[in-house]
Amino acid sequence: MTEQQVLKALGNVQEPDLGKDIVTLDMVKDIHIEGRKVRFTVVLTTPACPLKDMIHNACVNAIHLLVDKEAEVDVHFTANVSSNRLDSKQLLPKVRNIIAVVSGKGGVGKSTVAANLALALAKGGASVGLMDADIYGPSVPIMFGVRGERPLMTTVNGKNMIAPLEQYGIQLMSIGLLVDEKQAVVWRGPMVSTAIRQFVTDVYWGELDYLVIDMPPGTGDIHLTLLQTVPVTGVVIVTTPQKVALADARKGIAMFGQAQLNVPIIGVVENMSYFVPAELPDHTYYIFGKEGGRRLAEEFDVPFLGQIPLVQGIREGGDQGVPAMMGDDAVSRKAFLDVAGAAVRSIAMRNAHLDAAKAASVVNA
Ligand SMILES: Nc1ncnc2c1ncn2[C@@H]1O[C@H](COP(=O)(O)OP(=O)(O)OP(=O)(O)O)[C@@H](O)[C@H]1O
Repeated sequence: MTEQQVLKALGNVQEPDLGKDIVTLDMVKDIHIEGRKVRFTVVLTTPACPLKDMIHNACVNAIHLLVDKEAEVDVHFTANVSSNRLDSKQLLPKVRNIIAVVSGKGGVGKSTVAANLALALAKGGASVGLMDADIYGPSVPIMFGVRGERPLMTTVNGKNMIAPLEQYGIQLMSIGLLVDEKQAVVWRGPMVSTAIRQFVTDVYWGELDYLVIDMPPGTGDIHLTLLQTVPVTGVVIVTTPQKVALADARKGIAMFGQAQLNVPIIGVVENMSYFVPAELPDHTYYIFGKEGGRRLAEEFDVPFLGQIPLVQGIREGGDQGVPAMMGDDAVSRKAFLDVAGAAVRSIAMRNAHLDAAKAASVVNA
């Protein structure tokens, strides 16, 4: 077996999202061959890649089919999280992707989705931060069981900065950790925008694969200012399948996607999609309507990232400082892991297409 044969075989393994093979995409590294044993590393675009198992099997099959049917194939995975924020030289240059989680309507579970999305990304091995910018109802301190704690100051290159708190393996910052919760509620738009900008400039986020921002509910001026200030990779829209929530989410997509802002839509998450009672596991109730989030995504031709069921434990976990991703309900955990997987695929695809567009503009220049 030679390195050339191995590369030729792996040239048949497709990265389905990016539509090219893993050799062309330069994802195969460090090939070691010893007799009938071959070991190599595949560099993914994210550690939370949901296609890992599929790519693993495709690599093993390709070697068995095209090189040596009895070869011992050892595939390692690492990740080099892609990044394609427009201003990567300015704010937060060491944060590869910024995901703003928004909702049109309040109370649809935006904070719950943001928190569990951040934890699900970290479960996959990514370094993750969660910025609670929901100034009027900061829920991160309660959801993460850190209410009343105060972040420490740190000095970075001679500048005093706020160090995020670490909980469940992710970096956290919330307005609720800095000011009295009752105080922020009376702030007006410009103060909120300034405070959120400070979350970006005065908090030492360090190096992160993903920074998830839990945005204030609604689609108002605060959001406009914020998305013009903070260089986000894109937005995740949370809605329930209910008509009133969908109508507000629709406004949100229209606003974020409008030409002036042109913020990419990573996708739509449908929360509280259905309820399955523990004592009647064969019954599914669509309390807020059925499939509304999926239809909304189709209407705007944006990715649908998945459905989160209505589960009592999700609410209880949030209230008790143990988010569902850290709890023991496998169904809830899987729902959030699937959503995170779909989100990172959507981001990786967007980054790859922007890379291609940039390369094309260099060639055409
Ligand atoms: N899938 C779910 N199953 C059960 N309860 C949920 C689910 N999602 C959210 N909740 C609960 O619904 C309530 C509202 O959720 P959350 O605070 O995340 O919403 P929000 O959209 O961020 O609200 P706000 O607009 O006030 O910021 C919380 O009590 C939360 O625990």
